[in-house]
Amino acid sequence: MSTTPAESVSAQSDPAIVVKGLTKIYNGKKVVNAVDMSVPKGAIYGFIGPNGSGKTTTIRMMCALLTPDGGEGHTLGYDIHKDARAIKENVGYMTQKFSLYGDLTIRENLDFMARMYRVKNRKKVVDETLRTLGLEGRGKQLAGTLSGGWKQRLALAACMQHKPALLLLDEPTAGVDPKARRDFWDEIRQLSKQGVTVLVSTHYMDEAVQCDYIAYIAYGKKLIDGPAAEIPHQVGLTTWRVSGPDLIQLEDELRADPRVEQVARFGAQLHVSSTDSAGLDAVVAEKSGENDARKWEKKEAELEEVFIYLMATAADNFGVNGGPSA
Ligand SMILES: Nc1ncnc2c1ncn2[C@@H]1O[C@H](COP(=O)(O)OP(=O)(O)OP(=O)(O)O)[C@@H](O)[C@H]1O
Repeated sequence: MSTTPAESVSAQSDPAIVVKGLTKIYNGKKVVNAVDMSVPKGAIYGFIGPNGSGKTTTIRMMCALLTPDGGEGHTLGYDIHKDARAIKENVGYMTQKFSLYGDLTIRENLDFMARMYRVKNRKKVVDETLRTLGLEGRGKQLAGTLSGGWKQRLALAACMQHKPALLLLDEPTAGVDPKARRDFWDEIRQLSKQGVTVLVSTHYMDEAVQCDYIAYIAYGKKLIDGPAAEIPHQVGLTTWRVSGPDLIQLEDELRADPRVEQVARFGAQLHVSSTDSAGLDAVVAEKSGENDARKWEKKEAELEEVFIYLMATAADNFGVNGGPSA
């Protein structure tokens, strides 16, 4: 028998999503490979990983749009194998490409989505959505004529009309400019404050650092997860920050040194990182002896450096030789 949401909600500590051993096989290849994940209620949970690593496939299994080939789980207390319909009705799902119809008006799009989610009092709800978006006078405008940022805001508002407790956002701001991305995230924070759980896949560092929890997936396998503040420690990256003269030349030298895994520029500083802590300390000892005018400072790696490291160390996961998941 499937679990009812009432049973699930009665235990406040129950996660919004919990999956175990989630697996999807395409053409004999495990594109999602035994993924365990637990998304706490009310959290903003960031799902990061290179292109083709399995994020979309995982999200689609969590919202019951795809049937897993292995594993089990519950979303909002509903069984992902048995309760597909209930999950679809109670979750808001936004895909990475603008998912509405460019040749329908803004109002028609909102109305269509409200119908899909079986919203009651549709006209009233659509009017309210238009008002909240500040688009009251523009209901008859074709959605395709909106800017990228506005399209994403419209798509988000459309999938919130049935007031879901859980939002699944698959790269919702891909290709959207940084200002529009910040506005979009302000809305996500507002929704989170209202108690909505948000699972969001992203390629952007400025989005990853806004998340309360992070999971990192590569070649279909979840490699790391936990509270965002604990991720740097899990990765074990040591970072030195250096400022001062001749940073361009120093950057080239550091990049050529095998003991250094990453050099990233943050304003007038270089952040130099490696999982080989002793090796990196030795490099710094050599370099700081050469030029006293530079200031070197050892700091625990932060999520920014770790994000760059993770995304750089796994190349795109597409292709026939797509890594160790088969
Ligand atoms: N319907 C399908 N049939 C066959 N292979 C598929 C199908 N859907 C996805 N794949 C493959 O599964 C792997 C994971 O794809 P998925 O879209 O889940 O990755 P992703 O991390 O979301 O990537 P991106 O960030 O580019 O969207 C890829 O190698 C992809 O080519």
